[in-house]
Amino acid sequence: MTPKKPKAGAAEAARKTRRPPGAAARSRPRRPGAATADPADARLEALAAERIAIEAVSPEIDGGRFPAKAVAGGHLAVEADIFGDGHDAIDAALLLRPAGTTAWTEAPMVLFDNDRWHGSITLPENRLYDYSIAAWRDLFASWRSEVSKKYGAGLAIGLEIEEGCRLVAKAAADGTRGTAEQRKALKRLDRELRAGTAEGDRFALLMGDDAAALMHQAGPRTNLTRHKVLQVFADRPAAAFSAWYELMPRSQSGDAGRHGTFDDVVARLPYVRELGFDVLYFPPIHPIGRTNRKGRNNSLIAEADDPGSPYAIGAAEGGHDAIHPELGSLEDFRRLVAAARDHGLEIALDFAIQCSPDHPWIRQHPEWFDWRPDGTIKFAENPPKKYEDIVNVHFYRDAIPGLWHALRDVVRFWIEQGVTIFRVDNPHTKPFPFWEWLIGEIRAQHPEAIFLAEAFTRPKVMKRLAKIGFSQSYSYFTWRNHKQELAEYLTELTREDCRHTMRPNFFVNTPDINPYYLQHSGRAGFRVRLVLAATLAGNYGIYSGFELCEAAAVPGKEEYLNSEKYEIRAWDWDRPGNVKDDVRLVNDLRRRHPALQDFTNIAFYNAWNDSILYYGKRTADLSSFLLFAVNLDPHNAQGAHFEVPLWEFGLPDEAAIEVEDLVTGSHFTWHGKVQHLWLDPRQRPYAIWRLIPPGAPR
Ligand SMILES: O=P(O)(O)O[C@H]1O[C@H](CO)[C@@H](O[C@H]2O[C@H](CO)[C@@H](O)[C@H](O)[C@H]2O)[C@H](O)[C@H]1O
Repeated sequence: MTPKKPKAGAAEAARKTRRPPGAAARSRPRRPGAATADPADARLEALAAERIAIEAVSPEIDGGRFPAKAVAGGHLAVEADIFGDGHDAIDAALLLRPAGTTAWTEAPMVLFDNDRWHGSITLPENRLYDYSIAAWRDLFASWRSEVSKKYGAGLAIGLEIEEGCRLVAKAAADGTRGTAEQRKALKRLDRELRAGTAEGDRFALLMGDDAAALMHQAGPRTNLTRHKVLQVFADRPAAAFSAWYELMPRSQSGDAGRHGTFDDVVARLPYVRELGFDVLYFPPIHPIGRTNRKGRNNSLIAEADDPGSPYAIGAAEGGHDAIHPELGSLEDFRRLVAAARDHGLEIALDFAIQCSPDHPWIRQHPEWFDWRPDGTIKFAENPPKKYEDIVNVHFYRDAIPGLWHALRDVVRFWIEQGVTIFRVDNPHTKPFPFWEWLIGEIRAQHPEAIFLAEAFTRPKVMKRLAKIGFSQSYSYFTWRNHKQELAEYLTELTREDCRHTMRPNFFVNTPDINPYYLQHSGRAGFRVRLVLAATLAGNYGIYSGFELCEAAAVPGKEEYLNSEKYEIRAWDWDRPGNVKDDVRLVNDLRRRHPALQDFTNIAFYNAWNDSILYYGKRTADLSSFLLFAVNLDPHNAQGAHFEVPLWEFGLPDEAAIEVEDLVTGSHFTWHGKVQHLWLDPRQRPYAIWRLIPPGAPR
């Protein structure tokens, strides 16, 4: 076959493009993203555009399967490794939008070290948000950096200036980014550059701050790369920072022979508030079953006047949406909720799904329960504990959707009565999909709802419950008493893989847990555990009686003797030897010092004594910086040399720093990094100091 003769003019065209005469003319380069005939070419083009890597994004929970947690009014801080090939300048932005909407708000990300970038953006509302990262090659920034180096080295930069002008011209022509105003200004700049003939004038314009700002705002984003869309749920602040007080409403009459009422609880509100708590939590307030009712001290035989365990929910009087008749009416309950609000307290209720054998649902919906071949229902247990007075529902088979809807409606019902905080009993014995669905359904209408998971179970199960939506989690704190185990546990909870999903609520005791440490520590131990709980975690709680140093136990067990779970008690709320002053102090400090309103900002410092836990909490800007030293040995005085973290303020080891003792109110100065402390449990087993940064007001 004879080769075709090149057309006239083709040789000239080939010369201009340095193409050998006769070689086929290449088709005009296509715009990226323009349709290609061959799908393989389209794939290649797409691949070729991926010049930016966005990796190791944090937070990104299980590859984006679950939303991260944050607080409305606070910030979402995101980090990622972002880099490209070669030396071009890279830029990146953090993107945010309310979930279900399309327009993104942007915040700049900045490089801080080793290709690691950081960005932060405010989460204005209590709701679910989408977030992502965009990154791109910034050709104009690259050009400026390169040309200024050449200029500095005295090299000729005529061609470079022309290249810079072309970048601006392209940006002005593109006109897809920035505001109308910025696009107009970019066109003006382009015109000025075209009009200017003097190299120096054009260079000055290109290197000016205005050009840099305009190109940043309205210039093109080359090789723009987007990370996948992730989600974050911004809770209301109480999800991350709250002090809980738990009491049994029926024990509030002051007379063990009289069942307490909601009005008795109203009378106790000033006491709870004066101690500085913000959440008042009640175990179940519903009618209690009679079948297999438990007697005092968990006995399997109840006397006629035994009130039974409040967790045995449901009787002839009603189930999960009914109120125990001796506590009062629904109207009385609403009055209590309103009165609590007037005292600055929020009521939290228990959401315990189990039913007593007398619960109306068993008759109305037998398909929601697990029947055995002999026609009986299996009793509940949380091995090794046995709960002979309750049965669990069955979540599958014919229970979908009826039971799921009924349980959701129970939560909705209590929300209608003004309650939006729920402590959920034993969530780990119910299916994960159920909780994810229920919490999602409730939050869609009530983003203010807070769910505390009472799941004392395997660590990974606890973490999964947090990931699927529980706002707070009971923790192992109750059993961590030694220096090393406390430090290790806090380190685990604040690690990257946990801090964005699980918010621990450090309860010092519960109606189910009378910790061995407290049984044997005397008053000093109560002060120790209180200070640890209130200062290590954002959320903490006490079960009433703790402030009175109540420790009487069922021998050999972590159970309270004569537990209120099975009988009505009357208490002397001014019992001598109480720790109410310590409770008031820590709750007041928590309110006044922002460093105490987070739990991820903890650092353990050196105090050379294994009985002294020494740690600090601070805000990012160091304006609130507190130090805590706690003698974990409730029986013996302990002393230690310890390090004042002067380095956190950029101070040398021999510097002086002003200190406020937050217990006594005194002010003094520490000279040098190593100091000495002495903590006698008979006087006070803890010290709390505020470091005053140099130059800051006292
Ligand atoms: O199983 P957990 O240790 O997580 O404890 C929680 O759930 C228990 C079952 O609801 C509950 O136990 C109490 O109520 C039971 C039912 O009435 C009763 O049989 C138990 O004796 C009683 O302790 C526990 O209080 C709750 O925190």
